[in-house]
Amino acid sequence: MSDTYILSLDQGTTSTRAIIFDHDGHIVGIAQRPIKQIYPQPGWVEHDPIEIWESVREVMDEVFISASIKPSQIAAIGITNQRETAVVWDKTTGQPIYNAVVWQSRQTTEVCDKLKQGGHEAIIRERTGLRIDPYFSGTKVAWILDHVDGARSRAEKGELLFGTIDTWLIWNLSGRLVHVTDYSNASRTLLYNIFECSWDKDLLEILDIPASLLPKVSSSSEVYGYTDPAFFNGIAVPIAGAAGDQQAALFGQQCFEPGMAKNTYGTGCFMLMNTGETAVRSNHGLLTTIAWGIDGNIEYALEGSVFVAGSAIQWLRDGLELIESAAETDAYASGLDSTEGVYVVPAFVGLGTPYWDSDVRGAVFGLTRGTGKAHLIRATLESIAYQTKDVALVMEEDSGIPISKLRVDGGAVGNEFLMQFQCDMLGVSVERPTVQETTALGAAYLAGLAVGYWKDRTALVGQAKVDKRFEPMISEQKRKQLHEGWIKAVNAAAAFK
Ligand SMILES: Nc1ncnc2c1ncn2[C@@H]1O[C@H](COP(=O)(O)OP(=O)(O)O)[C@@H](O)[C@H]1O
Ligand SMILES: O=P(O)(O)OC[C@H](O)CO
Repeated sequence: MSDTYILSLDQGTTSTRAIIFDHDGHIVGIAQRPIKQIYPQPGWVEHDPIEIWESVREVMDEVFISASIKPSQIAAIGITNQRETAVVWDKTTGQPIYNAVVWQSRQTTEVCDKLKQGGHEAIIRERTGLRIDPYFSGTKVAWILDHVDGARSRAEKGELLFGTIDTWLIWNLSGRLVHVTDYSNASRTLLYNIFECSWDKDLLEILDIPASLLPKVSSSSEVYGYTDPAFFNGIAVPIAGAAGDQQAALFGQQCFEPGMAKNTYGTGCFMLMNTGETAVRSNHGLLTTIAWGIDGNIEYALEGSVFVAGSAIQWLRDGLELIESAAETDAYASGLDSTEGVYVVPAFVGLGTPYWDSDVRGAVFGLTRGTGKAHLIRATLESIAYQTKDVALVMEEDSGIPISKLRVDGGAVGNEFLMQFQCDMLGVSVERPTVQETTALGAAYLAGLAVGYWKDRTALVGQAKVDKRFEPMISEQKRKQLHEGWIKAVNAAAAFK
């Protein structure tokens, strides 16, 4: 085992990463490429699927140089991906018929309104564990079929394929042979019955999506196929694991037992709690979703989805041009004692859990003549922690399990101010792992387990190491007072429509 490794491909919203892990779960090489964000209209977000695939090719080439190893030393590849983002392509030419419609995009609001008017909310919640919102893939596929000339008839003739990004990548990596997704990604489409574990005929009919478009749904940890030898100097490497990035992070954080939870701070923020073999239904806007399916056993999770987290920091950088890098926000925020009553509600694409309001937009409250750049920066960072607090409150209520400790990961967890403020807001320990690429690690674990690189989950336990544990430093009264201000701000933003 000492000279073999697992390659993980993490295709996220803002970048594509290839990371090589060794048998101890250590990173031995990493390569990263940014992904262009396309905003054709306000509220719409798209990606170029060809650019995504090319970025994967590039990082795969680079990572071997970074790690100084050869493709023949890769025991398996694991795939993890931004979820819900939908691609439809021609199965003969391999060309997408439209851009990838990204999870954040609101362009299917009208399709969703029609579904709601048609009274379909109950059946969708009942069978998918999700809700009617432009976030999920189903309405994006329907939208593409309705907006691209001739797409629907081509779909009916069986000429087109649909996939989330995992599917798109596996299809390309396998030399266009394997059209597959895993349970966790299927559970985000709005088309998959997470209780019966099958594509749902009624939902396909409601959204008018031909079944011929759909990939086969497989285990999150099994050999789906092999890479086209053209990509790795004639070597065919097993593609052996796949999971949506948030579920992969849950696995990478080793949240294997019911009640264990993690929060990932990337473009958005996603808190998932493992609920084991029980699919817990939510009364407060959490999603019931598949964590992973392995060897025929499905494990579920409760999820709170926050649409804007790190992307609010990108707005400070690229929109307002207040900072040059995301990392600078730490010093600005720590240099103040408080925001002096300023609240930023970064509802740029509406609000997810627990509000689920597509129409609300961003707002800033509490400005005075004394408000400066640092106050806005700090209030934006704090908004990430407040949104997470809102999710944690409903998660505890719906699961009946107190969150006694939160494991964190994702691009923004290097921000010490944010982590401490998060901890203060939750009033429980926040644990940041040594390997913060837990999403990629989770995909590597899933792939490695499938090929016997690791024997079973117990072989992974010793690998989870804590880099830093944050402990709460403010009083309950202060916590309550700050959070009440946030709730007022959210309600005021929601009233302004
Ligand atoms: N030090 C930091 N403080 C706050 N936010 C940060 C910091 N570093 C990165 N980010 C934010 O984290 C996000 C990138 O994290 P990543 O996990 O790579 O995201 P994704 O998988 O969604 O592409 C960006 O939105 C960026 O603004
Ligand atoms: O790309 P990320 O890490 O922001 O994750 C996006 C989520 O999977 C969307 O559901």
